[in-house]
Amino acid sequence: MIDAVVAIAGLEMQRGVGDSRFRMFIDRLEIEGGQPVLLVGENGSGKSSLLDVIGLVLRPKRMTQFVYHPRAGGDVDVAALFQREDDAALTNLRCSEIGYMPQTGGLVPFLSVRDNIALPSILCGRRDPGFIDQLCGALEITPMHLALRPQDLSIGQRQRVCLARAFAHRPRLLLADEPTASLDVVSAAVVSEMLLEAAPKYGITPVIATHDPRLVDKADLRRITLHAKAVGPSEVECHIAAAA
Ligand SMILES: Nc1ncnc2c1ncn2[C@@H]1O[C@H](COP(=O)(O)OP(=O)(O)OP(=O)(O)O)[C@@H](O)[C@H]1O
Repeated sequence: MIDAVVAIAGLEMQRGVGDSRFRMFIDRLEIEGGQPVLLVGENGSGKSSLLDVIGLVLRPKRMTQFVYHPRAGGDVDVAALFQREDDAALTNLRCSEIGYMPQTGGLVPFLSVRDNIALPSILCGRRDPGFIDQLCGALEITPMHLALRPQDLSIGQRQRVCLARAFAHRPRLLLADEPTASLDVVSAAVVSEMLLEAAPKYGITPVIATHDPRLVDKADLRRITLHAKAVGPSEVECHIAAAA
């Protein structure tokens, strides 16, 4: 039996308005716990959009099934939460089960790097300074970096801070959007390894949107390949048939 973290069926989402639209249709998608998943596909094929759907950032237009299975047990009917616009429950689920490393930005400019990393774990009541120290050591985020504001770091340093923040509350699912895009070769190797070891080491299942050959070329990883096609002068669609 598949130990699914999230199961989606019959979902449609849309970005853009009027004539200029991107639409994604998910027939069936299950993310199995403990197995890293790669999202691959050309620019604009919908990888970030799919992460936003799984990460409860984008509200789908319709869905027949959208269920989360939290680590503590029980099912959370996300479709029902969206239907009754239960933002508090959606926020709780996002905070406790999901770590999100966006492609750009996302750090709070008026908090120190240390407080940025700690914030999600404080919000969901899983404060663990020892674990944060361990993450910072692995990602070479130094005590000097921790005292600075995000805007005082380089883009690559910020990207490592975003990854530490996404890990710090030990979410069940870690969504990483181009996690190695701004990193030098050594840092990219460290980050890739951390993500691939997240499941066996910490019980965190990573879903990674990437073009990085270091990850894409790994034959043994589960991958979902996205294809987008134009269906009108300014309308693009992506269909995900059955990915489990
Ligand atoms: N905020 C937005 N509003 C409207 N349309 C958007 C928005 N973000 C992305 N899109 C559109 O959605 C489509 C999918 O974009 P998305 O960023 O999900 O693709 P991607 O595969 O992650 O691309 P890349 O590899 O370049 O990061 C594109 O056609 C894009 O123009």
